[in-house]
Order: sequence, then structure tokens, then C-alpha cells
Amino acid sequence: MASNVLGNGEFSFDNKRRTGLPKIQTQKTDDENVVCHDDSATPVKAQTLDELHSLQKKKSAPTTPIKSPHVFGVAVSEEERQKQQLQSISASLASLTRETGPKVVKGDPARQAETPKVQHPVHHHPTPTLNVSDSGLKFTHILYNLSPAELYEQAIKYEKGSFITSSGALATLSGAKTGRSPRDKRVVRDETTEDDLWWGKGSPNIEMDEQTFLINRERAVDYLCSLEKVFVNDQFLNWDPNNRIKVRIVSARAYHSLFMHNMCIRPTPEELEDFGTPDFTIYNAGQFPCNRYTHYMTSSTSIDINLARREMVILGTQYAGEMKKGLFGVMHYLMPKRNILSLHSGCNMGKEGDVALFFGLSGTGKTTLSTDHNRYLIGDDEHCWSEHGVSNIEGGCYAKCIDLSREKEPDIWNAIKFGTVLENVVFEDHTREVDYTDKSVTENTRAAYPIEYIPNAKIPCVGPHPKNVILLACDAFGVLPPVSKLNLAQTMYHFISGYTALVAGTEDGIKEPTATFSACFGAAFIMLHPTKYAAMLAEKMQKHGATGWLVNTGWSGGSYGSGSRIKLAYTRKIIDAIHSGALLNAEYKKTEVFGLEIPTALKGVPSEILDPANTWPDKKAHKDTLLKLGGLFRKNFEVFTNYKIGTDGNLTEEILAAGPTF
Ligand SMILES: Nc1ncnc2c1ncn2[C@@H]1O[C@H](COP(=O)(O)OP(=O)(O)O)[C@@H](O)[C@H]1O
Ligand SMILES: C=C(OP(=O)(O)O)C(=O)O
Ligand SMILES: [Ca+2]
Ligand SMILES: [Mn+2]
Repeated sequence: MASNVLGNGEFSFDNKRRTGLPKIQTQKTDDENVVCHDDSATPVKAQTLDELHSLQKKKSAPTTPIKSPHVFGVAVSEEERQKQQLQSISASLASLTRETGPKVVKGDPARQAETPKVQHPVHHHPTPTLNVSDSGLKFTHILYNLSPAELYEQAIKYEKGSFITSSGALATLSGAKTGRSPRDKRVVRDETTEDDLWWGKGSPNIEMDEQTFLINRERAVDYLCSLEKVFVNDQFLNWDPNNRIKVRIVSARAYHSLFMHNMCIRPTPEELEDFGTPDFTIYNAGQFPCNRYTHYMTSSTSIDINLARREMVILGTQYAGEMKKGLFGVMHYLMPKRNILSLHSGCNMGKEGDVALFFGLSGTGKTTLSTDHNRYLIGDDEHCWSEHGVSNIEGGCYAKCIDLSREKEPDIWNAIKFGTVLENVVFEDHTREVDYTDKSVTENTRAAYPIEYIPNAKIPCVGPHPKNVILLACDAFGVLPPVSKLNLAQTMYHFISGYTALVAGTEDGIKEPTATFSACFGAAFIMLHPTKYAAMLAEKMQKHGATGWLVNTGWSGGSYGSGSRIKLAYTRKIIDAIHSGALLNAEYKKTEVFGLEIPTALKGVPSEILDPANTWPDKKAHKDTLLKLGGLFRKNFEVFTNYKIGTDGNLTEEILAAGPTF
């Protein structure tokens, strides 16, 4: 600051009128010498805080298309492409009663500064102005294919129960529903599905009519359009490029968007540019219930599939697994039409290219055992088997994490990091350290992560024809052997039976294990009669020379309560011996009742546990339990005795004979 001593002895500042403190020079002046030099950092190139904040985010989204933009061979501008994309989303969200799509706009409504492009409603018919409701006047902001980081921010800002855990995962709550609701699943019965689908006793397809579907669809769409913003994911299913399905997921929660980002196949920016019209669309309005006065509704939850419209509506449940398994059901319809078998199985491949499938109901070990540090992971839950081999349907894994331990399941443990959705887990308030043993919210705690979070994932997730088909059963009765080698008829018998017995609640004292039979180890997801899938599996196993195995990942030394669950380390040894071929050439003996071939010895596993008859201290209790289970199998199979499996009459006979005899 320059100052002068005036001739008259008075002290004066440059600015002659002393009306306050001297003006501080902030602008650089010509006279460099008067400014004190501070060379520790160059000043930011911003005039305001807003400007400073705008510097933080670099626009990586290309303003010029990645590829030269062509639609059906005609060049389109980037602006036109963006417009088409918004039009497509507006059309997806169109009300069927007002025959218009909402006004949609891209981007977060919280970011006022950005003036986003608006897409006006799609008018199928000229709508009289008198008919305009308030919904026609508002905008719905579209958060399109956000990145995990953006979705984290959305979840943490706006969704109660969202937190970052100490390992970087996003902890979320799925609300009242912490598992699937198979009794609330509905499938539209129309001309298309009437003959093709499996209806009636034992079928998971509970019918609804087209009109009711449209009522629920309208309810979901109205709910979604009433929100300030919705998330839209455009992604793929199936790593087989010839049979890839384009899916669009419209949802209200960042949690749902991140879950599907992880679980479906993520398109590259180029693939997203020419995504076009989706093959199938999910409307997830899970926070909003269905109307119980609506025909066919028996609760406030409804998961509705309309194959003709290629749409699924979710009302009244926020459990994210509903979306992934709903799409799996759709694949169980679409793929067999192309002579491709859809499988509820995990899948991995050895260094020599030997592929194994792991079938089993929920909690039997598909995810745990297909995630094997010594093998390439193709996928943990949903696959296709075509003429060319196997392909994963999904782009991620969905692991159970109750009692998860770093020692026993290191790859899954390490996959729970930034980007992973952790559902319904409990964590320490301050450190955000997850307690995987805590069942306070649910026993069905889950982690959803992209498949590349597993270090030895095989990308692309495809492989040659399977060599081994492993059927997993978690037998809480403790009578099935830890491993049995199956012939083709036995494989089919156990595949159609789809047995497991878990213990429902562990808190309220000891409970009887209850047997569950779920055809094709996934009755909740199949669309056609089980024998259709079984015939395809038999044909493929025969053609490619695959061996079937039955592995009990459940109890040994007694039923639940007296025995204990087979150590994961032993099951892994058994699986290793199947993969290596060692078990194929072992010495075998036959068990009574189920007639299963069991090895007499296996490296790394105590021989006495290989035959359950040895491990039960009470021999009579063992025999009684074995007969009881045999009876349950027989009773369950009654509904299938009138069906022919494939074109081979002999095989049908053999399958019927492959069940328990007593
Ligand atoms: N012997 C065993 N084999 C397989 N899993 C076991 C075994 N013992 C305990 N488990 C546990 O059982 C659960 C199996 O679940 P998971 O692999 O997610 O099943 P799925 O994918 O078939 O639903 C995991 O929590 C795993 O740690
Ligand atoms: C997601 C599920 O799959 P699984 O338990 O088979 O892993 C489910 O059944 O809801
Ligand atoms: Ca699983
Ligand atoms: Mn599964």
C-alpha cells in the first residue's frame, strides 16, 4: 500500500478522501514491486466460487459422437441422436390412458445451472388441451446410465439408509422386503403365452390378464413420472453376441440403478450410442404399492411380466433381486425359443478349458463354489448353453454375505469395495466396519458387484461346452452323501426334482428341516414345463459327454440340530477332485434307497464322511431319515410321471427308475 507524507506534515493515503479503510489492491498492477510475492501456488483461474466449482468437473461425455453417427445408414447430428434417445425414453414412460409420454429432460434436477435439453411428450394422437392434467405440465428428469460414483452421491444425498462402508461399498436398505416374493409374481396369459407357458399346478406362472397388467403398468408409470427424477439404465443381457438382449430399467432409486449397473452387462460408450429401442423394459416403482382392489392382486406387492409387450412392472417391493430374477424368467422364455438352454447355475472354467456348471437353489453354493481362485469365473447364477458353448447372462454376481469371512471366501470378500452394493447389512456406526454375522435386518444379506471385481473372471464371460454338471443340494436332513457320481438318468431325475432342505429360521430354537423341491433348480424362474428344459439338458450332456454329480453342501453326521454343515474346505476338495478328473476314476460303492454311486476315498476329505451311514451315531435315526427323504422325493415326482422327456421314450423310463427305491 503506497502512502505519502505530505508537505504540511499530515499523513495521507492515496485515496484522498478518508471515508473508511484503505482500498485493498487485488488486481495485479503494473508496478510489480509493490505486491508482495507469494510463489507457493498459482491462483485459481476463477472469478467466483461457482466458477471454481465448475472447474472441478471435466466434461468427458463427448460433444461429438464417438462413431460417425448413422441411423439406418443416414447421418445424424449429435443433437439429433440425443433427441432420439430422449424421445425413446419418453416413449418408454408414456401413459397408456393419456397416450402421451412425459416431458423428459436429461440431468440432475438439483443442478439448476445446466440448461438441459427438453424432450416434449410423445403424442400418439392429438391430445385435446382440456384433457391436460398437471402431470402434463411437469418435467421428469432422466438420470441416464449414471456412473457408480454419481449413483453413490444420489443414494447418499436422497435415499435414507445409504452409507459408505469402510471398504468403500454402498450399504443400502431394501425396505420391508429383503427377499423375493414368488407368490406375488404374475404373468400375462394371452394368445402368445397360453400354449407355450407352463400353467397350473406346480407352475410359478400365476396368471393375470392384459387389462390388469395395463392397470399396474399405468400405476407404475404414473408413479415414476410423478417424481422429479428417474434413473434409466440401458444395458445388455447375455455375453453371447448373437443372442444378446437389450434391456432398459426405469427405476426411482439410485440403489436400483447401481444394482442393475453391476448385474447386467455394461455397454461401452460406442454400444450405448446406437442402443436404439430396448428389447425389454422394467418399470420399477417398488416404493409404491399395487392396489389390492385390482383383479388378481392378493397383496400390495406385484411383479408382473408381459411377454408380448416385453415389459415388467414392479410394485410394492424394493428388493433388487426381483429385477435380476425377473429378467432371468424372460430369458427362460426367449432362449429355448432359439433352441438355447437357460440354466440357473454358476459356471467356471479350468486352465485347460474344462467348464463346470453348478446348479442349485438359493443358498446351496453356486456363487461360493463357482468363485474359485484356481479357475476362471464365467458367472455365478444365470447361464445359457447354446450350440457354441456356454455364456453368462449377467455382468455381475450377487453373493450371499451372511457370515462371510475373508479366510474362507477371499475373492468375494475383496470384491466388496467401491462400486459394490451391500444390501441390508449391519455396520459399526463410527468405523462403518460391516459385521457380516449380524442378522438384525435379515439373514439374506447380499453383495452385488461387477464380475470383473473377481480377479480371475473370464471376460468375455463365455466358454466351451461343459465337462461337468454339478447339482448342489444343501441337505439339512444330513442323509445325502457329500458327493455322488450320477448317470444321465439320475442327473435328469435330480435336475427335475431340484431338491434342497434349508433351515428357515435359526433363532427360534431347533426346527425341522423342510424339503424344498424346485424343478430345474429354479422353478420360480422357468416359464415352460420343466421337462422341456430337462430334455434339452439331457440332449446337450449326451452330445458333449458331460458327467453329472450330486454334491451335498449341507449336513453331515446327523440332521440339522445334531449334525453339522459340511466344511466348505471339504466341499472345495470334492469340487477340485471333480474338476481334475481324479474322482471320475475313483472306486465307487452304491448307497441304499437313493442308489447313488459314492467314492470310497477322496484326497483331502476324511473317508468316513463320504458315506453318511458312517457318520450318524444313531443308525436307526439315519435309516428313518433316509426313508423319510426318499418318500418326499417320490411324492414330489408324482406330478412328472405322466410326462415324456424329449423324444426318447427309453430315457423317460430310465429317469422314472432313477429315483429312490425302497
Ligand atoms: N460346504 C459348503 N459348501 C458351500 N457353501 C457353504 C458350505 N458351508 C457353508 N456355506 C455357505 O453357504 C452359502 C452358500 O451361498 P451361495 O454360494 O450364495 O449360494 P447360491 O449362490 O447357490 O444362492 C454361503 O454363505 C457359504 O459360505
Ligand atoms: C438372487 C437370488 O439368487 P441365489 O440365492 O440363487 O443366488 C434369489 O434367489 O433371489
Ligand atoms: Ca448366488
Ligand atoms: Mn441364484
